[in-house]
Formats: sequence, structure tokens, C-alpha cells
Amino acid sequence: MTPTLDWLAEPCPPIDQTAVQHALARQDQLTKPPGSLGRLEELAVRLAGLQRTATPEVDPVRVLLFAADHGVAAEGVSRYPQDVTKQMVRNIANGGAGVAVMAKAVGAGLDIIELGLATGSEVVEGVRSEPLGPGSGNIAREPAMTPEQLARALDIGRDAVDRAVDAGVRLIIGGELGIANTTAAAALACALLDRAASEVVGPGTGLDSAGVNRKAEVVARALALHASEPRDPLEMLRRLGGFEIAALAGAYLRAAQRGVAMLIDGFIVSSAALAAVRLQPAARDWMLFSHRSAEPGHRLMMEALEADPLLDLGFRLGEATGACAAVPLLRLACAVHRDMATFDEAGVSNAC
Ligand SMILES: Cc1cc2ncn([C@H]3O[C@H](COP(=O)(O)O)[C@@H](O)[C@H]3O)c2cc1C
Ligand SMILES: O=C(O)c1cccnc1
Repeated sequence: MTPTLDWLAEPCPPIDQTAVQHALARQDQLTKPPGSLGRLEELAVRLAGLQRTATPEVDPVRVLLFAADHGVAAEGVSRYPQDVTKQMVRNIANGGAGVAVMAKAVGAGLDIIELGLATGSEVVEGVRSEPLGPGSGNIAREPAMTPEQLARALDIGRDAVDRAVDAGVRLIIGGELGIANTTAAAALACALLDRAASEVVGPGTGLDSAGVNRKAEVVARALALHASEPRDPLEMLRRLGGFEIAALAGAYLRAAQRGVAMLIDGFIVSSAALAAVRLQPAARDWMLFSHRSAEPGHRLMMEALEADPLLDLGFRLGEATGACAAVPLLRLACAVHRDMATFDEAGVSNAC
């Protein structure tokens, strides 16, 4: 039976403006010239509003990493072979992948959810396997997903967030893995933003300029094949996305519905965040953005989401590594907000 999509319409709670006003007032009483801790101050105020509290906290943090293969890999759009997806799932579970090392280093939990691999799923300790097929369809020739697969993928994302929030998680991070998923993400972003393939497609794992041109042609073919009227974000996600991208869209929407802050990583997950915001604009309030991806099309997605990511470190790995790198900044923001002395408490003279 196809799961119902009714839950997608459940409302997202608003930010607590009273908590925002109190947090702003406290920031101005702390022993520093107002605004001198810049975006750390903004982060604390934002988290206070999201968490409806005077003392926001980000811990526990959990990374939800969704992995899946993509049929469009057959078009030669990645520098790496498709087998890498499965090999990297093992590497993440074994603690050797970038996200595994970084999540551990910053004290974030890591849930690995596999939604379908080209050579079949396998039992790997520490990996939750929920295969929807051997990967999504080749978007240059067919839709990425059937309606049933889309609904299941959205539900898998929702359920991962529900498990995390029920366990007390205060900050949700989405991560992805899937060879060729920068092609799917670019195609989805083009459709959602009404942009041409050449404006959004980039090198991904490291294509040369001839490779980027070929990839843009593949995306242009996919866009021509799947042009949909009316412009429905769910249908764009089904036709042009992928299992892990749809799960991420479901996860982001659910985090907003549950009133939990999320930290958005790089290029691929941003296409899912954009889809979630197109489904429910109020979901945007619950999103923080970790870093600017070196993948050129990321900039257009950030502009559309009115996002100004915290870091710009030349990252282009995905997996949630950029978001892990930003976690200590969020912790610092909360520590400063909670623990700095006020002018009164410290006996320091405020401005004349
Ligand atoms: C070893 C390795 C580890 C990765 N970890 C994330 N990605 C990233 O690169 C892939 C997308 O790029 P493209 O569309 O060019 O294939 C995804 O797996 C993404 O998570 C990786 C890629 C590789 C090769
Ligand atoms: O920014 C990302 O998420 C990204 C960019 C290139 C390849 N994989 C991931």
C-alpha cells in the first residue's frame, strides 16, 4: 500500500518572538560592545527563538546520513564508478569516512540509512537498510522514482527525524552519499529555480570542463523530458531527485514540523532543503546553513533560500562534513549567550 502524503501538510510551528526579544536584550547586556561577536550573537538569538528558551543548547546533535545509488550514473556524469557508493557506506560504518571522523570529533551521533544500491543491499553493522530498489531511475530517460518510492523515501526521512527527536536530539544534520547525486541535485535545483542546466551544473567529484559540459547536456535532457506543468515541487522531486534526496526533503520538513533546528550541509542536501521549503515555506525558519560549497551552483540555491552560510572553507565533499565543521560554532554561540557576564554582574561600565 502506498503511504499517504497527508503528513507533508502538517504545519511548522512559528519562531517564539518573545524569546527572540529577550535573547537580543541579553546579548546587549553582555560585557562586549553590542554586535561585536557578530554572527555568533545572531546564532544564539535565532536558537533561543527556535527553542523557546533563554538558554539555547545544540546538544545532542545527530547526523542522519542517507545513501542511495542513481541510475543517471550510467550517463558517465561522475568521475568515480558507482561501486563507490556501497564501498563508502561500509567506510562510514567502519568509522573511516570524513563524516564518521568529523561527527565523532565534534560529538555528534551518526545514523546511516541506506535506501538502495545498484549491486543490491547488504547487511552492514550500524547501517539501517531500507531499500526501495537498486537505485533511482536514470533521469535522462525515466522518472527517478515511482509515486510509491517517493512516498516511502519521504516517510523514511520523516521517521529518522522522529526517532532522533523522540530521543531528545536538539540539532538535526542531514547528510548524503550516492555517486552521481550532484547530477540529480543540479537537475532538481534547475527545475525548482527555473534555471538552465549550464547555470547549476558543476564538476561534482572532479569532472574536467568537457565532463561538466557532458553532464550539463544530460541534465538539460532530463529537464526537457520531465518539464511539468503545473510546476509541482513534489513531482519535480519524484522525477529528478533520488531516494536519498527525497528522504532528506522528508527529514527537513519533519524537523520543522517537530520544531527542531537543523543545520544544512552542502550542494546536494540543499536541493532537498529547497524542495522542502517549496512544499512548506515555513520550514525555512528552522534551517541554519553551515558552509558555502565549492560546487558553483550552490550559490543560486543559497540565494533562493536567502541563506548566508557560516563557513567558506572550499568544501565539496558532502556527507554532512561541512555541517559537522560548523557544530562547534553553534556550541560557542550558546556558551557565550549563557555564560558571559553582564555589565552589572561584572561591574564593568557600559557605554556612555
Ligand atoms: C570517495 C568518495 C567519497 C565521497 N563522499 C561523498 N561524496 C560525494 O560525491 C558524490 C557526488 O559526486 P558526483 O555527482 O560527482 O558523483 C556523492 O557520493 C557525494 O556524497 C564522495 C565521493 C567519493 C568519490
Ligand atoms: O557540496 C556538496 O555537497 C558536494 C559537492 C560535490 C560533491 N559532493 C558533494
